Amino acid sequence: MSLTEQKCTPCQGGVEPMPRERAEEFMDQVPGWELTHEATRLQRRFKFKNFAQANAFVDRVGELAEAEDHHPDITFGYGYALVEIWTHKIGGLHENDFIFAAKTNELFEA
Ligand SMILES: C[C@H](O)[C@H](O)[C@H]1CNC2=NC(N)=NC(=O)C2=N1
Repeated sequence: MSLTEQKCTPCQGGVEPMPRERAEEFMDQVPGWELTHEATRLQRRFKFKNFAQANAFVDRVGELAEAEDHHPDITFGYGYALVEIWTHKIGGLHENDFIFAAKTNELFEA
């Protein structure tokens, strides 16, 4: 099943973060994203024509975050939005983060 067909599942903690090797296997399903912070986070910088378009994208990512109950950190400004996602409860990556990244890509492409 593709990542975009799945839903972020509640993570109560108590599971190990995904090892780098497993995270790297997911990377071709989330084009444009990169691993940062020793492969404990995902990030992508999205480019826009202006501030309003970046702002509108951030709003849609926010709605996705509420729908999935999985929330990225976002920094945005004129012509860009930097989206970072990881699973705070485990201090690293979970499959949820890849689901969220894949869905964010879909929003960008829509
Ligand atoms: C119960 C619920 O799943 C948690 O509080 C969620 C909310 N959103 C979250 N978002 C992110 N990015 N990481 C988390 O660990 C997290 N926890």
